[in-house]
Amino acid sequence: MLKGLVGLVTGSASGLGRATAERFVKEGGKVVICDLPTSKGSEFASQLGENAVFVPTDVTSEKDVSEALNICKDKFGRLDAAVNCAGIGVAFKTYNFNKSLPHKLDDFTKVLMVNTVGTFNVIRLAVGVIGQNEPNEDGQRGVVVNTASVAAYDGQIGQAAYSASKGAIVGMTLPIARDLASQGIRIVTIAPGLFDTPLLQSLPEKVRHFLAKTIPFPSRLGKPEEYAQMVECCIRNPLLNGEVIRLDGALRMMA
Ligand SMILES: CC(=O)CC(=O)SCCNC(=O)CCNC(=O)[C@H](O)C(C)(C)COP(=O)(O)OP(=O)(O)OC[C@H]1O[C@@H](n2cnc3c(N)ncnc32)[C@H](O)[C@@H]1OP(=O)(O)O
Ligand SMILES: NC(=O)C1=CN([C@@H]2O[C@H](COP(=O)(O)OP(=O)(O)OC[C@H]3O[C@@H](n4cnc5c(N)ncnc54)[C@H](O)[C@@H]3O)[C@@H](O)[C@H]2O)C=CC1
Repeated sequence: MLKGLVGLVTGSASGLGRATAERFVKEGGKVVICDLPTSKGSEFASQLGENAVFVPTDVTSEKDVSEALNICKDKFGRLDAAVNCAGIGVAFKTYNFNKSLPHKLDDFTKVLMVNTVGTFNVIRLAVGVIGQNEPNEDGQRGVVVNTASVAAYDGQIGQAAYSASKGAIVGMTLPIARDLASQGIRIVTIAPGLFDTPLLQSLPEKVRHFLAKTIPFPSRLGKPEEYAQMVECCIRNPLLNGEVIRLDGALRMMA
């Protein structure tokens, strides 16, 4: 149950974030949907009704994220959980020897900006609002949930930028848990395997098909609702903190 809780979910016009926002409302909570102005966030928020609001947000912008947090406070009065789902990927080799072409530095930087810097930007600003909550009987004020990827550990050919961006999210989890402990704010990172979302649908069919077959059990793509269920677990279990949880059916990606 997420009854009475207010969540802010980035990247929630699509895929894993969308399923998470849906779960918030279905389980009795309220949600701020943060996604790019070009996304379908507005339409989606209308479908969810009065317990959801869309704020056009680029997670890399201090101004946008601050505005989303202000709207969250004005409309719902508080923030209990910030969930980082916004993310992008590219697939380029470090050097394409057939074409004598190095990986574009702009592509590397862009992925790091959205996935790593964007995640940290949301965390650093959101915990200022979560920290204003009265602590519960356990001393807890709220929770942050991040989304890394199994590519943080077993990135494939072409995943240098994406894996680096997700490895950084894994790396920041424990120190941030330590930073926030005195305020009773927990942080947990989920490292998903392969989930059936528009992001994965953009992979070459060959890669997607091969990857799905390599998942030991269940040997299928994850459902976005299964990710949302894990977010709820992270929010509800008071002992989960400073940890990265693989959610992947025992997948270990091959080169
Ligand atoms: C989403 C999750 O979180 C979970 C996951 O991680 S799921 C796992 C995802 N796995 C992947 O994404 C695998 C990524 N890797 C790949 O798709 C491929 O290995 C690869 C595309 C990087 C290389 O494939 P390849 O068959 O060796 O081909 P290669 O000749 O090197 O390049 C293929 C294409 O990449 C592009 N490319 C390669 N290097 C490039 C560069 N430096 N700059 C721009 N484009 C480049 C080119 O457009 C090229 O296309 P064309 O052939 O049409 O010109
Ligand atoms: N689908 C999968 O198999 C896996 C996904 N992930 C991660 O899960 C997260 C969600 O991915 P999916 O739902 O699959 O992708 P998706 O592409 O369906 O959704 C991502 C959303 O993020 C938004 N977004 C992109 N850049 C943004 C920015 N600068 N500011 C705000 N929003 C932005 C997009 O508009 C989109 O709505 C990503 O971080 C991804 O790396 C990790 C492992 C596996």
